[in-house]
Amino acid sequence: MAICTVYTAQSLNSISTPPKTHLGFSQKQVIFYTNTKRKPSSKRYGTEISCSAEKTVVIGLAADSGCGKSTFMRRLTSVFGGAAEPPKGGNPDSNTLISDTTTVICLDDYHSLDRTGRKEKGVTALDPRANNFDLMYEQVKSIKDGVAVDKPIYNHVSGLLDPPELIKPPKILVIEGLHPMYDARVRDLLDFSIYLDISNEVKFAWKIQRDMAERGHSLESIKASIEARKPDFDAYIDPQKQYADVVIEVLPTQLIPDDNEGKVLRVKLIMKEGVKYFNPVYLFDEGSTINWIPCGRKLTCSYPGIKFAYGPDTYYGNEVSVLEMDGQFDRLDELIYVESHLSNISTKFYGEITQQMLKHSDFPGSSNGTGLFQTIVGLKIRDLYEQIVAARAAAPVAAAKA
Ligand SMILES: Nc1ncnc2c1ncn2[C@@H]1O[C@H](COP(=O)(O)OP(=O)(O)OP(=O)(O)O)[C@@H](O)[C@H]1O
Ligand SMILES: O=C(CO)[C@H](O)[C@H](O)COP(=O)(O)O
Repeated sequence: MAICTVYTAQSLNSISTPPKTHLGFSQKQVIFYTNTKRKPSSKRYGTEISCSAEKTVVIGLAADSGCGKSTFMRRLTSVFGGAAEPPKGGNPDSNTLISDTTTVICLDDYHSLDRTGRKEKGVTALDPRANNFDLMYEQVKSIKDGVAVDKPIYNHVSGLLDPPELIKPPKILVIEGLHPMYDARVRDLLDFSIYLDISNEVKFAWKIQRDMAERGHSLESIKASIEARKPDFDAYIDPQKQYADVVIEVLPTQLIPDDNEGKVLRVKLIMKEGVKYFNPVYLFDEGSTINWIPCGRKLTCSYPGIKFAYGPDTYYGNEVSVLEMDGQFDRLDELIYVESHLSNISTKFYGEITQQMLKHSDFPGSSNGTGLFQTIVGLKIRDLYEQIVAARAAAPVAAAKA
């Protein structure tokens, strides 16, 4: 059974500014009995309302700005096949990406204060007071329940809140941004959560690379913007990693003493134990502690080489398994050698990780642990989704037998 909320008072087309909350509309709840397997939908006052019987699987991806969320999303959607694109015919500045299976929404769209509003109130976008968590919760819940929503858009070009866009329930909804795990109500809606933990040194190097080269910012302004965000980052963003099912931690290398170039990276994949539908990846032998230097006959390594490590640990009081890679690959096709020593990777055929990495060799991080672990997490999410769907399909049968 699905409960669909239908908005009846106002046409979407007549709204020139986004509704502050759903309360701008009059709502009525319609209960659809979905054992008929029909997908009910209706059109009211020019606003398409759709309601699906299938529950959407919701994934949360948290990270600070410029920490590789978009790159990760491109790797994830590629695992499911089909390109992810902004909604057709919609706002050209939409932050949403839609593919056959996934819809990725950016939580910046729930900023309650626009750029001027934040400046006037002296708050950053990371401050919860600049974000509408009630609306975020209501809308993510609606989508999870199979109900389309009119989601606001934060326009990064103008710094304004644009009129909303319709988001229909996909098979997989990814909510990415600063706060997917900040609000307990939103957190509880997540079927799986990921935190990209980029150390300050590395974040700085990436920001300089992008904001100086692509956005014309000066070194001083980049430094100032990182410093200005830091207190709120520490207070509101960083603590979310304790809730994540998987953390990808990116640190400077330990292979080069006192390295300050930030080109060679040490990356950790921290995987929580005991998460439903998720079995952590392991190297050689599950639960053992392993150190492995794969360089030699089957893997070409130039200075400073490559080191893998694997073993159990605790993270914020939780039992975890940690897989670590320090260094970078010279030849991506040789990654198959490393892949063949990893287990629980949820591939559908031998060499799928290597194939994905080769396919996107132009993405940032393809020669190191960031690309490798993002690809692995993408495959684990596909596996999690398939297990959830299979469990739901089996549930009525089990209930009928009981
Ligand atoms: N794994 C990586 N290795 C090296 N550089 C990277 C990596 N991931 C991201 N970067 C750098 O960081 C920049 C930002 O990456 P990306 O756009 O994926 O981040 P984002 O979190 O989506 O950013 P924003 O939220 O600001 O849009 C890239 O242009 C690139 O320079
Ligand atoms: O943290 C951010 C995105 O993750 C941005 O700083 C925030 O959304 C504000 O955007 P803009 O700088 O375009 O006004």
